[in-house]
Amino acid sequence: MARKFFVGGNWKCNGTSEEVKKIVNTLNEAKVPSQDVVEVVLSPPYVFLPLVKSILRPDFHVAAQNCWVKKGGAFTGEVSAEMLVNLDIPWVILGHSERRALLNESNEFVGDKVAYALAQGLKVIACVGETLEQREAGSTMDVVAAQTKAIADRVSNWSNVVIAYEPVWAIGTGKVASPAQAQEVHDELRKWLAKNVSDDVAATTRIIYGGSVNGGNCKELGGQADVDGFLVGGASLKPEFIDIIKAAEVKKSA
Ligand SMILES: O=C[C@H](O)COP(=O)(O)O
Repeated sequence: MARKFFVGGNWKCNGTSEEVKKIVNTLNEAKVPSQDVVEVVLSPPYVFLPLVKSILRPDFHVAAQNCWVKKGGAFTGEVSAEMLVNLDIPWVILGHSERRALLNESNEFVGDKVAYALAQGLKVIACVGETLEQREAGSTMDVVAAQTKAIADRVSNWSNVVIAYEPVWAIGTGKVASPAQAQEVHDELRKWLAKNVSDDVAATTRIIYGGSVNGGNCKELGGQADVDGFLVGGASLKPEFIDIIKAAEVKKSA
């Protein structure tokens, strides 16, 4: 089964309601490949999710940038998976490196979150990736495998999981991984899934790349055999996000 190209736009903690409307209007007017070719998911900050969902074209979908690890209750400041389901928000990003680093989210905590969100019926973009120090120490695959194992230990059905490989050193830095560097880790990660989960999960799970993706580098990155799309930060706030969505065509013609 072919893996449908996936393009996520992670707006992080950016935007005003006016800016959000402007970005959505630009995307709504864009001519992009059909939903049969590319799945597009936008992830605005929580407070803008209902607004974005209400004005966004129907072939694009929305994601939250996080959710709580278990059922809601006395957890001030958190938003539960149940609330996202209640508002018909289909996707959630979990384990982003900014949360792992700044909010001390451990592999196990992220694994628990992924399992809980999936059990509530959400689809999950699960982020993994190494720091520069870890890459230079030659431990990229150990780090990525440990992050993925914490998910695999808790999840049996992978059909609603997309893995985002995001080398921390490439996020927001303009230092994009080379297509060969991205392909190498995606290939290793797919082999890890084959060995530790199943051949079927390895063959069908989308592994997308994130880290300084832009309109100029997206085609070459997207052309790599095991790169099934992108999780885009900065460039998802700009009109060039449309070019990144169109990079899905490289797979169609491959
Ligand atoms: O979730 C997205 C990633 O953190 C990539 O961000 P960036 O495209 O701004 O480097």
